[in-house]
Amino acid sequence: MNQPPEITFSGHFMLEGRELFDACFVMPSARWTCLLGPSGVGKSTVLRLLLGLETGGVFMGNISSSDGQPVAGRISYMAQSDLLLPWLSVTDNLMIGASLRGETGDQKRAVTLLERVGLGAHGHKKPGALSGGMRQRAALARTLMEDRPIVLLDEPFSALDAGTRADMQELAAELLSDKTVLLVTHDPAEASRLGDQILVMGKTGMDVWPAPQMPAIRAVDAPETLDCQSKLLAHLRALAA
Ligand SMILES: Nc1ncnc2c1ncn2[C@@H]1O[C@H](COP(=O)(O)OP(=O)(O)OP(=O)(O)O)[C@@H](O)[C@H]1O
Repeated sequence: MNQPPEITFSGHFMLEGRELFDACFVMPSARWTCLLGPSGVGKSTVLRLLLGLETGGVFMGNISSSDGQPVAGRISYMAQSDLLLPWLSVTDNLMIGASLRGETGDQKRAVTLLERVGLGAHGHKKPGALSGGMRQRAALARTLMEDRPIVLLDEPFSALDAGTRADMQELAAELLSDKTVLLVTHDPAEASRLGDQILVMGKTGMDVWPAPQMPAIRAVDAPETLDCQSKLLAHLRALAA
């Protein structure tokens, strides 16, 4: 596959007549950027701006890619809500992208992905028959189905138990290693494991937080992971105070 683009985001966002954020950052090609910050600071809005979706506010700035091609339109996106279609089976939900494009979906890949997220026995069920964590894994599998160069993930592991969360982080790291990824998370442990770059968004702007020196994905109990996690947590608590 071709090298995915580097994305540059720069500008400020106005909501109801006041500035919500002023942010400038680069998402390096084929790397994971993790974005953290207090609730309501505008993290999901950044994703919606990258996607070219309605935000309810006004953005003044520029979003560009290193290959000069438009950013919106070549993104695979996992929203906070799972957005599974309740009338389709889980397998058909994974195939929805291909179906909407009028393509024959890759059923074999859908089955493999469902197995990888631990839902191999549940593909025939409707989303309503799944638990919250199972639905989130189905949504993750649907996101992984789309072979797009840019991937935006909005708290994709938030509903998972601790063990499954670690498993899914490892699966996503493996399957998205050749994509330009932006992950929004509230979990400093997750950012410390997965982030090649860690960004912290606060009321005064966006800062780069030092990620552990060792390459991602990092062991949960590596001293570098734990050190980054504890310092990042302290920083986030101070920001929210
Ligand atoms: N469609 C919309 N119309 C108007 N205001 C909106 C809209 N979507 C979000 N907002 C507001 O924009 C602000 C930023 O919301 P956003 O969801 O980007 O924050 P966030 O940092 O992702 O929060 P959280 O961590 O709680 O998910 C909030 O004040 C929110 O109420």
